[in-house]
Amino acid sequence: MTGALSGIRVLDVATLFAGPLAATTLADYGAEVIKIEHPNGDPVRHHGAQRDGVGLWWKLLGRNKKAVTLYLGSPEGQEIFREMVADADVVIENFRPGTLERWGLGYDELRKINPGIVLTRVTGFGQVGPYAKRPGFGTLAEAMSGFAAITGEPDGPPTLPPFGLADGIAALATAFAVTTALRAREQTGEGQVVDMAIIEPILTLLGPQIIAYDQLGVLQERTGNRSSNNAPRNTYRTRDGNWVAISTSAQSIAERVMRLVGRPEFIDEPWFASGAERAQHADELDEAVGSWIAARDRDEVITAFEEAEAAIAPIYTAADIVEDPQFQALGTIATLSDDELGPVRMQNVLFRMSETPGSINWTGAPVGAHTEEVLGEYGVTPQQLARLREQGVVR
Ligand SMILES: CC(C)(COP(=O)(O)OP(=O)(O)OC[C@H]1O[C@@H](n2cnc3c(N)ncnc32)[C@H](O)[C@@H]1OP(=O)(O)O)[C@@H](O)C(=O)NCCC(=O)NCCSC(=O)C(=O)O
Repeated sequence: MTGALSGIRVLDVATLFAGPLAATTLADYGAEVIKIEHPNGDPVRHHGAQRDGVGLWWKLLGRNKKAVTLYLGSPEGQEIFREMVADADVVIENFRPGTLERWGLGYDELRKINPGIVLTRVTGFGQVGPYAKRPGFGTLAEAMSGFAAITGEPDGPPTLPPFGLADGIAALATAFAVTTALRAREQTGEGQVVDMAIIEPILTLLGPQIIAYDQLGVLQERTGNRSSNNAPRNTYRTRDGNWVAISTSAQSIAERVMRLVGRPEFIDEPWFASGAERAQHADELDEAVGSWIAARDRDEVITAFEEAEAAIAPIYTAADIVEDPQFQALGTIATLSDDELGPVRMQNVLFRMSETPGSINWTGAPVGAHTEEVLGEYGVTPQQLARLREQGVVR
């Protein structure tokens, strides 16, 4: 492995999305990630689209990871796990609080084996508090963080995102938490526990809502695709049936948009001078911009906005993304070779580093593909492995 995190060994014993995606991100930048699954495999392997019985999401989430099975509910599995912890740097887990402890694998046990271990605990609600033991999903975090309350049409229900938004945000935050804890370890020589509650990172991204409530007593309301901070800001349909999105958070951009759509008189209105006041005139502004866009095809609209230096984006699907020249220039989509599927395209590493770039060395491997290799490194002989297989401890 090469990359900024090479030499860091991570045991990813988490399931589904939030914990595992954090580990994927670390693996993309060179960490050695050993994915430890229940012998039945991580349920994520059966989530979403499958091709010929092969889970496609796993190809992405499992990339760069060594796929090992180990049943931690058994004394044999716990013993092997302890040996793995001895020379690991990081454990990422997402069991409910108390589960690792039930297996004799809580932090007090692990630090005795390896004082430098960073035990990263991803849960719905955190390690303490009245909800700590509840099972958690990103959906619940989208509900409790305030996201759903402000998402949707004003006269419609609170709205959930159709993908794992809170999980994804928590995953990226977890990757940052791990690297922060590793930096701390350089200073102190000690590991620590990282307590990541999925309800929190999404709240961090929800902006000034808490301070606005604290200081002004105001609660943000649902505004559909509009914003209470600027207008025009919405999605608009083009003549050829495509959609575009516009935002005018900067005053300069708002003025350029109105000149472009042939309505410069709006700029002279006293209320046009602030985004919040423009938002109160969203009906008029949306009508002006929407009718101009509706009379033109998408490409013409985008080109005109580009020439006017006004901000716009087409509303894309995956089919558009893979063809787009900007994403192509950035290398956002990687084409990889997968043993089960042949060539596959997926999102590339998260960001570009000039000197220590990340890389995708392999895509998600079948359940237990690296069990023999990895457990062999910990002294498990082929005979012992056969016995563990019979006992259902590995697969
Ligand atoms: C995902 C959960 C709701 C699942 O809850 P439970 O089924 O009650 O499991 P527990 O946490 O108590 O963990 C014990 C179970 O872990 C499973 N398990 C998994 N891997 C192993 C290995 N390697 N060995 C042994 N057991 C394992 C096994 O089925 C255990 O059940 P037994 O055999 O019975 O002991 C919970 O783990 C949780 O709240 N996690 C934190 C939040 C989180 O990460 N949620 C998922 C994000 S995805 C998401 O948000 C979304 O899909 O939407």
